[in-house]
Amino acid sequence: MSAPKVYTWDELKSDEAKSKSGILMLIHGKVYAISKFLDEHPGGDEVLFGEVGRDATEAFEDVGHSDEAREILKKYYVGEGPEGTASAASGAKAPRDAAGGKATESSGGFTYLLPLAFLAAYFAYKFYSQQNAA
Ligand code: HEM
Repeated sequence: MSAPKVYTWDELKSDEAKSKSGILMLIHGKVYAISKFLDEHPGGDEVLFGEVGRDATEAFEDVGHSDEAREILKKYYVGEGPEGTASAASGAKAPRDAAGGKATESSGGFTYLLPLAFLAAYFAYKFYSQQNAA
């Protein structure tokens, strides 16, 4: 098995990549030659041409493509994207999600604990005042 071709940005932005017969798409750090798929795309060929020469990962994910769409993609795989695009694509969302997740978790945890703390304090007070009364 030979190593996959690694595409450069120049190749992805070339006139060839923008042409109907040579259109290239960069998604999740991988390059797909999708000329044969242009006419079949349920979302139309215009949106596909609009993503040539840039990282189409976000556009592709924003649509919420089905597993079937991802399966179709595999058929058109021709090589790897420019260095860094695979991690950049996944890394772009990860830090934001991680920070967002943490923020809601900590503030959510705090607001959840506060009434519980009051409740515990109330029962502790009740328990001790009852003991004193007896
Ligand atoms: C070569 C990569 C792509 C493949 C294989 C693909 C495949 C598909 C498939 C199979 C569907 C039908 C619904 C589904 O199964 O999810 C679909 C719908 C759609 N796609 Fe893509 N797609 C690709 C790239 C893109 C990109 C880059 C965009 C946006 C810039 C896009 C925009 C859309 C839209 C808007 C629909 C919804 C069409 C409708 O329901 O009216 N697609 N695509």
